[in-house]
Amino acid sequence: MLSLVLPKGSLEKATLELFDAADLTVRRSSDRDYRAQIDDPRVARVRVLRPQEIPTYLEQGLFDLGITGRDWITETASDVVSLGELKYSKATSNPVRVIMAVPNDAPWQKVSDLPEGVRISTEFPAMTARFLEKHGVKAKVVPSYGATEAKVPDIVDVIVDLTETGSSLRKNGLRILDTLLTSYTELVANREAYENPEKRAAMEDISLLLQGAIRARGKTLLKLNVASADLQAVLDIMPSMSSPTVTSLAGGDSNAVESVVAKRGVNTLIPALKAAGAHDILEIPISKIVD
Ligand SMILES: Nc1ncnc2c1ncn2[C@@H]1O[C@H](COP(=O)(O)OP(=O)(O)OP(=O)(O)O)[C@@H](O)[C@H]1O
Ligand SMILES: O=P(O)(O)OC[C@H]1O[C@H](OP(=O)(O)OP(=O)(O)O)[C@H](O)[C@@H]1O
Ligand SMILES: [Mg+2]
Repeated sequence: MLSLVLPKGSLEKATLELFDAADLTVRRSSDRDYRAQIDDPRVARVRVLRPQEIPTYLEQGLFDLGITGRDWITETASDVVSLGELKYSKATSNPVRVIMAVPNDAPWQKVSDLPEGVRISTEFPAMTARFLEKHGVKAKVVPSYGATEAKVPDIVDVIVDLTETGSSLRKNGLRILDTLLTSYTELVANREAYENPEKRAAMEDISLLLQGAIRARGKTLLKLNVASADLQAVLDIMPSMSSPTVTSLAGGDSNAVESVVAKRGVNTLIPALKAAGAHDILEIPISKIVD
């Protein structure tokens, strides 16, 4: 029923992994196959395209639903409906930032220090122009098609580029002067399609599955049994999302406890639970958490 557009490039691998975890596996014959399928009655067709173009195609109604970065929605000033942030980037679950950077030894400390005619390279010319205007800086903005960090200090003086882990900035001897935007990956829809009740319901279902899969990341389910005498000691060290479920076991002075906990720390938690009196401890992977 829905036509879907997914990003090729930086977000491609992480997006396909997320759809897999959400039980919406994207089927393609190869990574050069830009027309894909999802075995789900709510999804009629899937296309894989550059994230820069996705907001415009969604605004024009060429697709109903898509995934792209907030950076490209802002840059293209597209009129689309956001169904929410999906907290993943190329390498981490952190957002990326669109930043203005200069060489470490440049004399400028803030944007308004930049002199008239300063040369700026960026893949985000519209966002950069708006930002410079706000700060009253008259610059020469040169469009970049990538490898932007490599252009300072000889080709340009300043860059406006994305940073996620900061490693590209460090490797190129650059420091951040200011942040233009913090950008998450987002699930976005065509406005008209979103107003259609059936399509909207299908979009909300897909959103729920994707968010459920993201929420489950790094979480695991622990189940254990414990004698009533040791119950409090176990509960004292058992972390949980709300509070652990405690059920008394039939025919004895014993209890079953279960709790969703962070995967990180489970290696010290399980022995500690055992030492506090827990037994029959199970660790069970979780694929989705839906509120
Ligand atoms: N570490 C990252 N670097 C760049 N873009 C990222 C990163 N993490 C997430 N993104 C998002 O991915 C989108 C950019 O994807 P794009 O296809 O341009 O990737 P790319 O790596 O820049 O491609 P190319 O290698 O051809 O330049 C943007 O919306 C951006 O916010
Ligand atoms: O902070 P980091 O984790 O280092 O990530 C940010 C870098 O990744 C992107 O480059 P990309 O791979 O898109 O190459 P490009 O500059 O040629 O587009 C972006 O333009 C930065 O250069
Ligand atoms: Mg790039």
